[in-house]
Amino acid sequence: MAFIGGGNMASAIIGGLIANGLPASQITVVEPFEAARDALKAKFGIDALPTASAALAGQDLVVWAVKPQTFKDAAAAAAPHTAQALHLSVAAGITTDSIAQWLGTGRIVRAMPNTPALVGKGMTGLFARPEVDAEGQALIERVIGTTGQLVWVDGEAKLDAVTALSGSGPAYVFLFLEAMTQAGVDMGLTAPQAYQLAVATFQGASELAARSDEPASVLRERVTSKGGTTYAAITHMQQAGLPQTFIAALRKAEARAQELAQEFGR
Ligand SMILES: NC(=O)c1ccc[n+]([C@@H]2O[C@H](COP(=O)([O-])OP(=O)(O)OC[C@H]3O[C@@H](n4cnc5c(N)ncnc54)[C@H](O)[C@@H]3O)[C@@H](O)[C@H]2O)c1
Ligand code: PRO
Repeated sequence: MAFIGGGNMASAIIGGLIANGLPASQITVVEPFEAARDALKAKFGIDALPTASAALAGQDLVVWAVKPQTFKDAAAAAAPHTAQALHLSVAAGITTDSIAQWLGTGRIVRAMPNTPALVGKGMTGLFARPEVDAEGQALIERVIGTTGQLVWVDGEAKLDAVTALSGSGPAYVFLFLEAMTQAGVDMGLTAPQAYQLAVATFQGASELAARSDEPASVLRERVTSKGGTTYAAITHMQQAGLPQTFIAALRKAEARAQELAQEFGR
């Protein structure tokens, strides 16, 4: 298989594949930037190519891990060598119609992963065009499955929702971690203590939710004694409109994903 683009997302997927037994020698990477090629060599022992070439011919799967802004140019360089392959794109916002036009094939799966893929805890949304058969979908599941969980969506537009929720989502969690840490420091804890408390709380609460049959609202109510400390905090958040603001923020991310398709998908 081949990767076009050897940055963060490509490294997360390559790391998962190698950890699951795929020899690095079976992975071809096209990466124009020397520093990124050096990093791939140091981390995985992969000698990435600076430009697309005939080395891409004969690959079963080509993973597109370039920025939306550079996809079209990268596609123009690689397309002459990759017509036979199944294609997997992780680029935010770029539609499979655009990709099909640029590559001259409709055998495309679009994915929206997230950065916890770097530690095998990723969450990826997937959409397959009708041209992708069950065997192709199974191959994609094997590849993405090495980075964490996955979910197929039945309409491509839903990937914009996945982008807004789990694709961008780690940044929302990190923002909360920053705020909780600051609050801890303001209340007299050391920064490392406050950060540890915040990270462990997210980890623990997420694990509890994942293992529970009960909805998050019930788990929340169980922490919230009437007239107690949690009640004071949650009431303040609700009165300040935090849930509505949060929901509106995700709609902004969804709208931006739609705009990206317009800006860079032509
Ligand atoms: N980082 C995230 O949280 C995240 C999550 C989901 C999806 N994505 C998507 O993944 C894609 C890659 O993001 P990333 O964070 O890995 O970015 P990145 O900048 O780390 O990696 C992109 C790589 O592509 C290389 N590149 C540039 N031009 C190229 C070309 N013509 N041919 C081949 N390679 C080229 C760059 O040198 C760079 O190393 C983006 O489209 C992004 O929307 C990112
Ligand atoms: N990072 C990319 C962005 O912010 C896509 C989801 C996460 O556009």
